[in-house]
Amino acid sequence: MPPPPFSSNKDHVPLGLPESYLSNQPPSTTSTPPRRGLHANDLDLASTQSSSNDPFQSLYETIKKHSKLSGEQASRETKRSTMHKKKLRVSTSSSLHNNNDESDSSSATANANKRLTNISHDLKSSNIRLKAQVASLLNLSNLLLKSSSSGKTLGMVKADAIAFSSILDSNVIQLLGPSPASVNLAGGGESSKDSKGKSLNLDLIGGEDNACVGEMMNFFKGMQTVFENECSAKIEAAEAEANQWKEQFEKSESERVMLLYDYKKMEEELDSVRNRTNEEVLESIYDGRLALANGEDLAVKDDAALIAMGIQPIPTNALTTSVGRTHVHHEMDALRKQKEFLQKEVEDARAALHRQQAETNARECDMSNITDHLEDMQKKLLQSEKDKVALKRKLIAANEEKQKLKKREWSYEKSGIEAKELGEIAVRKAEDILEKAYKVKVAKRRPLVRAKRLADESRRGVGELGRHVKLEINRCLHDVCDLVRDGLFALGEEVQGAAEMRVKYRLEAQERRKIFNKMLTMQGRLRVMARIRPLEMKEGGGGGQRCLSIAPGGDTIMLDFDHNGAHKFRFDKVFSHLPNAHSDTEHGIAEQVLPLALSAMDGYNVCIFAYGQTGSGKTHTMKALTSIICRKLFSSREGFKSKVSVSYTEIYNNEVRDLLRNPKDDHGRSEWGRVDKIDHNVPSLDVRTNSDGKVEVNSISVRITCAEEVEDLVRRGTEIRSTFSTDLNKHSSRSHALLTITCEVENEWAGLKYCGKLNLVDLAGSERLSRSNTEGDRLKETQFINTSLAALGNVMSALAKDQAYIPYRDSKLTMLLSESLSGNSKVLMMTCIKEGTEEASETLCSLQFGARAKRVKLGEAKKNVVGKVEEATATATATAAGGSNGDGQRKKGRVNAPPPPPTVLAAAAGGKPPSIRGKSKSKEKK
Ligand SMILES: Nc1ncnc2c1ncn2[C@@H]1O[C@H](COP(=O)(O)OP(=O)(O)OP(=O)(O)O)[C@@H](O)[C@H]1O
Repeated sequence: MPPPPFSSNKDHVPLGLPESYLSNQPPSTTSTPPRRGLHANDLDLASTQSSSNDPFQSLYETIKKHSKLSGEQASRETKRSTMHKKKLRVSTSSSLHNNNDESDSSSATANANKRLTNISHDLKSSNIRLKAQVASLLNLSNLLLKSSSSGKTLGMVKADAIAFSSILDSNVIQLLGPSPASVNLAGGGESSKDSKGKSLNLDLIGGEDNACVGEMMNFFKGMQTVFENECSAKIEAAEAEANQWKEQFEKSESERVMLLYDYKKMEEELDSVRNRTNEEVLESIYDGRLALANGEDLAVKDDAALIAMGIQPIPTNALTTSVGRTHVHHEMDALRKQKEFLQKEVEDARAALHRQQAETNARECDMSNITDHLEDMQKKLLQSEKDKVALKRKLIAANEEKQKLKKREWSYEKSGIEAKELGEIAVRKAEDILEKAYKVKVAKRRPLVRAKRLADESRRGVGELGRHVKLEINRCLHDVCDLVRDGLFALGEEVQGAAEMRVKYRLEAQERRKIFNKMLTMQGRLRVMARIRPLEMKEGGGGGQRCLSIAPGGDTIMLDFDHNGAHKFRFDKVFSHLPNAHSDTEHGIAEQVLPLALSAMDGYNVCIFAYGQTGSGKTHTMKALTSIICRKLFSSREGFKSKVSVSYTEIYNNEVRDLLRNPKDDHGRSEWGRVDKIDHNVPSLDVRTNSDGKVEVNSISVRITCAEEVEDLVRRGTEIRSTFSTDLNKHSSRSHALLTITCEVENEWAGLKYCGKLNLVDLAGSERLSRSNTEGDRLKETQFINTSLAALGNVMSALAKDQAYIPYRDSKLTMLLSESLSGNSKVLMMTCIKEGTEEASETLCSLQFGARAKRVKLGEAKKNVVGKVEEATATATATAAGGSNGDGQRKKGRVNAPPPPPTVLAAAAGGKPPSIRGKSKSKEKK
């Protein structure tokens, strides 16, 4: 138990007041200095601590209990005081009734009552203040409880922070590895350095891949170290702050305990004062009454003090005794001192409360700061958690990148090794080549050196040689000049002789041709030749059967048709690739045909026509022959004045059409454009017989000067010729084509003008209707073709039988060929046949047709003389010819030998032949 705060020794203090009150000194500080801090035994905390481990909770409970006790005690005291007051009032009133000086006594009683009321009022107010103090202490204890719980949270947070730091440490160390890092932290503003003290820059993109990975590792390690340092620094700061606050809390706790102790002591003192005051007041009243009864005089001087204290002094007339006055005086002093003491205590308590309040506020403020700080810490921890996750992600990405880089590195290494190997091979090869090149260089240098030496030598020799050569040249030049002079004389003679020989040759050629024509004319029959077209691939070019063969001698075709022995057909010539046959080349055929064709230049009518089944090569053959004949015709014109004109017609569906017409059709195609569609609207030409009995056609006749012009016209005409694709031939001619070349020649040697006609006829092919599978227009065409060919066959038969009537007029074809077939012409039929077994029957027909034609005797062919050449020209020519023979003497060794006659020379040199009289004269004059 704590020692009593005030002494209750009544011996020293008559009214029972404590000595300190009387000496106006604070009792606690002077007599027994109060202990700072509250001990457990003082507050009976031992028992409380045993029940609860939380000191704050027990403290709170204790304060609560004491404050409750204080409240109860205060109320008890108040009740007691009230009762005491009542008693005093009763006793006072009774005593006053018994007193003679009733009015004085009543006023004293009233004063005493007043004072009591005041004391009671003070007690009430002090009670209220105590209650308020208790409430504030309760608040304080609540705050401390909160502080304690906050302290717990702080501890927890700290523990969590430490745990997190350790997890983070382990993770980061595990992920980053042990390499040191150097990195400039964002916001840190500091750049740490690696072990070598060299500042590194984080550069994950550029540089070598390995360096990047290493830098990454360094970066993460640096992050780890910095984070560790920061965390530990923050934790240490938080710990220090927590310790500080703990110390402060303990300090305030001890202060609070001390205050409680003071408060309790004060309460006790108050109680004792209250008790003593009541007793003493009663005693003083009793004594006062006694003094009054004894008639003691009271000091008047004290009245003013009493009044000043609010106590009504006892009137002098009522209390006259000095004892009474003295007592009252003492009582008043005591009361005054007590009041002062109480006032002082209250002020001290108020100041202490103020201090407490301020400290509590400060603590609250600090606590809120700590709470904020803790929240910040929590936020930072969360942020660091997020950073950790982000770092983890980055680390995973970096690992993936690392893997990729490793793979790439492997591939680079592989390709590097390959490249190295290739490079080594290339280097070896290059070395080989260089070695070879060096050898070659060395080998080549030798002949070069040798050549150089030779060149030097020859350069030296050349000088001498040049001089020799010069002399030799001069000598030679003289010799050459002599030789040339002699040679020129000899050459002149030679030229003269050559010219004479040329003239002789031409005369000889003419004579030969004359004889040939005479022979042909004498023969007077239609010549028939055959040409066998080789098998096409589709017909068995890859193994198809042939039904034809050529007998030795080359003119007889054997057809193995029906296995009843071969059919034999003899012709003038047979052209084929088959053994024994004549050369099937175009020039081989032309060689045989040309003498006949060229007789047109001598004024004969010549007709060459191709007959045969469709697709047997008629057009193919005639095209080639036309080209060769025309070239030869124009080349053999040399030495003759001639005019050549061409007409080109076709007989389509027994109608004659001009193939040299303007081919502009209704499709709007350009001139001479190819027409794939047969134009049925083309007007046919008139075929009529003139007064001489000759058949005439009003076709276009084009004057030409060279073979190329003929070829061009034929090409254009063929383009608009009626052709169509059939089952048997892709480009089957659906008409008979007649190319007529009219040659007007002035034969100056003979002095006559001749007009020969060369008809080149490409007949449409005969075909069986059953095989051609034609219908509509094609069928109609086929019928016309077959009819006209039949008419030709009839004409041939009639001619062969030498009938009186030849049915020329049965068809347009025979009408147009009538002139050629009527006995004044040389006719050649080229029978075109196929050699495949499939075509055997058609081949047989063609061969039979050819055989029939071969029997035709046309009679002697005659020249068509259309006029005479001027005599002068003929004489000149004859003179020239004769002159060459007569005056062939030349002076030997003369250069200026007389030239041969101009006509002869012109003919010999291939120049223009002598012109027709009149015109040629004028030209000669010019
Ligand atoms: N001797 C040959 N050598 C090679 N191919 C040939 C020979 N003769 C003809 N031919 C080819 O055979 C095909 C038919 O020839 P071509 O048109 O000349 O026959 P055709 O007798 O005129 O037929 P049609 O009577 O139907 O007009 C053509 O493609 C031609 O080139």
